[in-house]
Amino acid sequence: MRAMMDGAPAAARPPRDAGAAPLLSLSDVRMSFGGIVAVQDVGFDVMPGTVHALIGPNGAGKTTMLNCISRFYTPQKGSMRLLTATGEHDLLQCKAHQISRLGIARTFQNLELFSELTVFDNVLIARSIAMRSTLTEALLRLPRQRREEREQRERTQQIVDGLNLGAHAHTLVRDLPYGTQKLVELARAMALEPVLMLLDEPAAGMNNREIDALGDTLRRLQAATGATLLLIEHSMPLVMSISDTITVMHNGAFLAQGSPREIEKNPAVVEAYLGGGKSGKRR
Ligand SMILES: Nc1ncnc2c1ncn2[C@@H]1O[C@H](COP(=O)(O)OP(=O)(O)OP(=O)(O)O)[C@@H](O)[C@H]1O
Repeated sequence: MRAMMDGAPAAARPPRDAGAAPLLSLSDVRMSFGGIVAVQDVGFDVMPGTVHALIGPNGAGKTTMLNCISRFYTPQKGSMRLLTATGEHDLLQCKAHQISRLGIARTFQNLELFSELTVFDNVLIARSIAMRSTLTEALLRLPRQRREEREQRERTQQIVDGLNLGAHAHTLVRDLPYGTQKLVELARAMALEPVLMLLDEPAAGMNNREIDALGDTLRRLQAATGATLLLIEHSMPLVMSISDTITVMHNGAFLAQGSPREIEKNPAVVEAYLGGGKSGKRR
């Protein structure tokens, strides 16, 4: 990293946009495992309604950062705040199971789907979290519960169709190609109608044609729902084509932030990728 080699420390975080309030504001987040500091005092803002990529060579700390935001992990230090229509929320005060109620959904590097269920049922189950009927109403199948069930099924169909999964709606997930299963995971996350979607390598395992289609889908979904997307991704063509902002991490630290054009030309970023992440994984 040039800044470090020149003796000047890398900036701890990018300058804040004075004109707008961030949806997600991270400051000085530190997460270590025993002696390994996976995330070293990292901070950046994610602006509402944007596609924001978090990139960096292998071992940079990206997934750990996502796991802190979704509260799988509790960082030893730092602050993480979410500003939504319902107010400002301190994510450190939330448990993992409360995160989805704040409007944060996430997908995983490895698929977390019910492979023995259909595409439609996978999305419907995620959707059921939003159903508000009480257990008594559900058991008695009161009118409100029946109406809600019909609405949830209609909404599920819209989400499935919106991801071009209509033809597979009643196919078991296990019978679908991997790339299509990744879209089902996206559909499950969309079913929560999140304000913030955390996507961990959505293009992993996809071929170039599927990656192109995924880029179009993510952009279309973002525009249609207004949701903010924060994604970790190694496919540079995808990152460069869909991101409004890119944050780069390297060896657990914040390295740079900017538009795709700025990041592409940033010498410290080029060097981090060429000069060696821990495994030099570059796609
Ligand atoms: N649960 C854990 N226990 C111990 N060390 C961990 C744990 N999770 C991550 N690490 C270490 O923290 C560092 C950052 O890992 P992390 O998975 O966050 O990187 P990453 O940027 O997501 O990498 P990749 O692109 O390969 O997924 C690595 O050195 C990793 O070995």
